[in-house]
Amino acid sequence: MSGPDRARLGAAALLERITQERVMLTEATDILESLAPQDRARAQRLALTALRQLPRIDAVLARFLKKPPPPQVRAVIQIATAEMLVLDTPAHGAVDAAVSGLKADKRMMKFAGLTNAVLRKVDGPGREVWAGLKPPRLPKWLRGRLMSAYGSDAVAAMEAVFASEPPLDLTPKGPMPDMDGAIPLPTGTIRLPRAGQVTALPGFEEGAWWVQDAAAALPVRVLGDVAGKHVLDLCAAPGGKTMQLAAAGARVTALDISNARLKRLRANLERTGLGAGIIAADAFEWTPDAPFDAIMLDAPCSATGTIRRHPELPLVRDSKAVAQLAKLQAALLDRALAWLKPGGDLIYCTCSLLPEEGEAQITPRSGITSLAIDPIALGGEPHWTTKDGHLRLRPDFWADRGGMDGFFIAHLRKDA
Ligand SMILES: C[S@@+](CC[C@H](N)C(=O)[O-])C[C@H]1O[C@@H](n2cnc3c(N)ncnc32)[C@H](O)[C@@H]1O
Repeated sequence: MSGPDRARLGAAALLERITQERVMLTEATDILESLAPQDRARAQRLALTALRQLPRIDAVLARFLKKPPPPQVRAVIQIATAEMLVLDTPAHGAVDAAVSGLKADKRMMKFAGLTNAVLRKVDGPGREVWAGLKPPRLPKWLRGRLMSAYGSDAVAAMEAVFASEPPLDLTPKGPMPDMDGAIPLPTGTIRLPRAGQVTALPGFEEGAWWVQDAAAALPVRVLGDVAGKHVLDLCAAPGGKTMQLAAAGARVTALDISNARLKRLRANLERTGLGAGIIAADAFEWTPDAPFDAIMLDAPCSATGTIRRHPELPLVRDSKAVAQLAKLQAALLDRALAWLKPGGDLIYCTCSLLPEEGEAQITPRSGITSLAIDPIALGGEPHWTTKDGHLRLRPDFWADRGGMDGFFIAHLRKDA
């Protein structure tokens, strides 16, 4: 890729690919491979900013675009609009970059004039249109289910959180290096209000911490003291919970079906200097030699709790996979419970907001007790528990601090 501002052009290319091919950002970032790490981080941030507000951006553009331009041009305009209206970037910088980026591409240069005219209008009357629009709504299939589960006020609060840039959450391995603006949360997470380039933060090279949302860090903490215990991290990659368990002194066996994701787990363990036995296998084709003291089951799910970090998810996914995922979760849970020692603990969790992937999975089973989780002991709030004593974390919890991912967490114990 060539052009005057590689990060901006990279952001537009990324946005175009995600919206045209309906792929998740992680499946599209190879497009940024030729960029320097700093430009890559900026391109991703710009694309994510546009994705979080895309329906609102498109509503503004609809006023000024008589007919749809080619996808590449549209993406350049969407990125510049996000810069001006969301990030408050001075208009001349955003508009000049968009226009000169198109001029540098022979096939697209004829759209430079149109782009300039549209973006000038966005910066003028577009600002009033923008101010009158609410945060984007979730797609109907998801909105309906969340309305039934949590009510309209909660859904509106979640949509407001999904529209804003989330903070960067870090789980410390031990003492944390000094970081500008770092805020320790009562649950143990260190929160940075703005992400930036993760690999450039103090302590990255030394493996002093890893990136993990505040909600995602709680399932391991529910297990309590795991020092010396043999713990199976089933569905382990990319290893956030494996690292927490290993750092807490557990003997960890980390299993996952995906070699690509296990590669990231290995790199994470290497960077942090933590150890775990790694098994690449399908949980349905593998059986352990001996039962475990504890099992962490962070099951594959719709990931609907992570929309503020993955704003492309509502665009890319639909309801079709949910029933299949719920079946898979139930089968994994049954299988994992059989691998526990008497008296052993299992944590079942998913980063889903849908009750069928959370609350509905915890059905009465003979020989298994469901334990009530105390959110206060974890540094949390009383209303984080359900009537059955499970944790139901929502993106709009701690909204004034930047929110958290949606998560469901249950603590089960095999009778001794
Ligand atoms: C929610 S992610 C796990 C995240 C991880 N626990 C962490 O904290 O970093 C779910 C994982 O389940 C894995 N998975 C899906 N089906 C599986 C199966 N049949 N056997 C083993 N792992 C599976 C996926 O490859 C994926 O890495």
